Amino acid sequence: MSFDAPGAAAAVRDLLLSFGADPDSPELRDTPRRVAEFWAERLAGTEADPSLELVPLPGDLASCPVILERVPFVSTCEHHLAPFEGYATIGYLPGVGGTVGLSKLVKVVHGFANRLQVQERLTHEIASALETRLRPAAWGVKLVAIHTCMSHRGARTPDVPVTTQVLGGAWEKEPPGPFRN
Ligand SMILES: Nc1nc2c(ncn2[C@@H]2O[C@H](COP(=O)(O)OP(=O)(O)OP(=O)(O)O)[C@@H](O)[C@H]2O)c(=O)[nH]1
Ligand SMILES: [Zn+2]
Repeated sequence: MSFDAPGAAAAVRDLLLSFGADPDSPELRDTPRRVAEFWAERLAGTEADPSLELVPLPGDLASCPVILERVPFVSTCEHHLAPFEGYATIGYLPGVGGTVGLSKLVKVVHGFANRLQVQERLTHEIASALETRLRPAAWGVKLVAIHTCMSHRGARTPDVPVTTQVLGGAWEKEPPGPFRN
């Protein structure tokens, strides 16, 4: 299944009607198109394979652990279609698969975040991409996020950060500092 922009716009039009709003009013006329474009962007990682970003850099790079902290991300809770957003810590100790450019790690986080998600699956998908593409000696992914489905409705708990973490290889038993906090 691929993203159907006209179908999404038609569905938003129906949604507005179900709200008792007039989708043909000057104020709302462009809203179905805008919302369809919004979701196209937010779900762009659904059909893509974000792990393909992880192509090793050529050459003999001096190898050491690499950890990026406070990488911002926004994703979408599949239960309520509500955003959850926060920060990722992502790192690895290079192994047989070599070293990647730093920006590729950020793109992997964003790629998997651009799907309908739960935070646990998002964490595992990012970790699996590191594991399978880089065959690292160690790897780790930690996400800390606020879920608007809990802050804006329902439980109405605005300040509850949710932490999820997956560690692999040598870091499973001995995680480095950023994965211990
Ligand atoms: N484990 C997990 N749960 C999530 C995530 N995002 C949202 N949820 C939860 O998914 C659950 C869906 O529960 P339901 O009882 O089916 O839906 P609901 O009646 O709208 O639930 P409330 O939010 O409790 O009002 C809620 O408890 C959400 O807090 C996530 O990333 N991981
Ligand atoms: Zn939710």
